[in-house]
Amino acid sequence: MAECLPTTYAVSCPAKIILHGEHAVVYGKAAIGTSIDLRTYAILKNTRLSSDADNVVISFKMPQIDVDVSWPLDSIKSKVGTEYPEMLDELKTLASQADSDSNSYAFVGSLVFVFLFASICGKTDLTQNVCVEVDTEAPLGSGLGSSAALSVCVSALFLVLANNIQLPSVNNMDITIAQLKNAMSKGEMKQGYFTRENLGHINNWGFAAERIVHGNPSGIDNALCTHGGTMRFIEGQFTSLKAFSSDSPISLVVIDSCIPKSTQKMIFAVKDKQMQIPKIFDPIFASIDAISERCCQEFNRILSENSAPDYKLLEDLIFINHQLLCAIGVSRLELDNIHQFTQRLGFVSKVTGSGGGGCMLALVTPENEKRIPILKDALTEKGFKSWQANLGVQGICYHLPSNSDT
Ligand SMILES: Nc1ncnc2c1ncn2[C@@H]1O[C@H](COP(=O)(O)OP(=O)(O)OP(=O)(O)O)[C@@H](O)[C@H]1O
Ligand SMILES: C[C@@](O)(CCO)CC(=O)[O-]
Repeated sequence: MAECLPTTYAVSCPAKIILHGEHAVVYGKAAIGTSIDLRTYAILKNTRLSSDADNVVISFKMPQIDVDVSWPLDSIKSKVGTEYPEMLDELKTLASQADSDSNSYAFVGSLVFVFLFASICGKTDLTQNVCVEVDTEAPLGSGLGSSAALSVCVSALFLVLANNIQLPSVNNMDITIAQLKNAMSKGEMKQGYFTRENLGHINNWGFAAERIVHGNPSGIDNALCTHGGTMRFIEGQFTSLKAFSSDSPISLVVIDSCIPKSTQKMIFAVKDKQMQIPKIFDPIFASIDAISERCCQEFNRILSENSAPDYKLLEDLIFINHQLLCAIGVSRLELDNIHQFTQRLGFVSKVTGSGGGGCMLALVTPENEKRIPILKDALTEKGFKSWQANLGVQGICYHLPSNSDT
């Protein structure tokens, strides 16, 4: 068997946090979200030249949850061309090789992987084995978009593999994700950026995969992981808000309740109730929409007038939004306790993302800023994790050795 130098592509994208508009955005209302500096890394390696194209193997690794699974190329390619619902059933059979429990992260992640491979690379002639490894700094299943980050990174890599996107290829960069991050910290790697058009392709495939995982998502999570920054998102369209930069006056503490939740179940639970009592739910969504729009207006005002935020207003919006999220049933006792607890320490907080568990956000103001260490210690004592996130960070990018001439 002829060996060849491994060709490696490495990409990373940020996690996201929704400030206002979660759930309502699924019903065509406005939401505001921003990217945060917890990155998901994905590396694709073409490992060896196969003299026999029938034996090409496609592998997927998510070491954080002990997933290391391989499929013969043909077993995935044979599903290509099958009509949509049947194709998905067949891909589920392949994903069950990672874990037979269809609710597990291993199964869902592998389903995303084989779906994207079959859809994007299904007609590509491949003579080399392909191995993709994914690793994330974001807590899994916590409302910070780990599933969208996985979908977006893997979409980008497969678009490159299928030659739909051309990136400088790096031969013999036989690097693991840990080595990549280490090299980045030493300044030995540089970043490259996708064109606007390619970001559009990546986002579209990321959304297609998110639809498989979450049923009826709005697309805000994949848009934030792809494009980064801060955005107002409505009905699949986004506008960038220049709200957060390194010297931004807006800062948040992210609180992870460490309570697992399922985005898909939360979206379905809200849908059920909305269908039962639309006259009650729809006005709540309209109020959340008004909160998002008022927040956008304030962010735009801060920028245009170059003035300080109206923190009282921002706190009121967060407070009211949390109550509305309680009303639609996506909070829970533990999250309400966090809401009240942070309030006693002078921080207004709300559920972020799909709720039912996962993360909350608390606004930092000039008044409470000095008490952040006290807040964090108190939250740690109660068994919660918390940190001050960098907001509005770069979307998906690719990584190359600094000394490469590309
Ligand atoms: N490095 C990784 N290791 C394991 N699983 C990962 C990794 N990156 C992403 N995932 C995927 O993250 C998913 C968790 O998704 P889930 O929708 O429950 O939460 P979330 O995306 O963090 O929350 P939300 O959708 O509310 O923002 C799993 O399906 C899992 O496959
Ligand atoms: C709950 C939700 O609004 C946000 C999840 O991060 C779902 C979605 O918009 O797809």
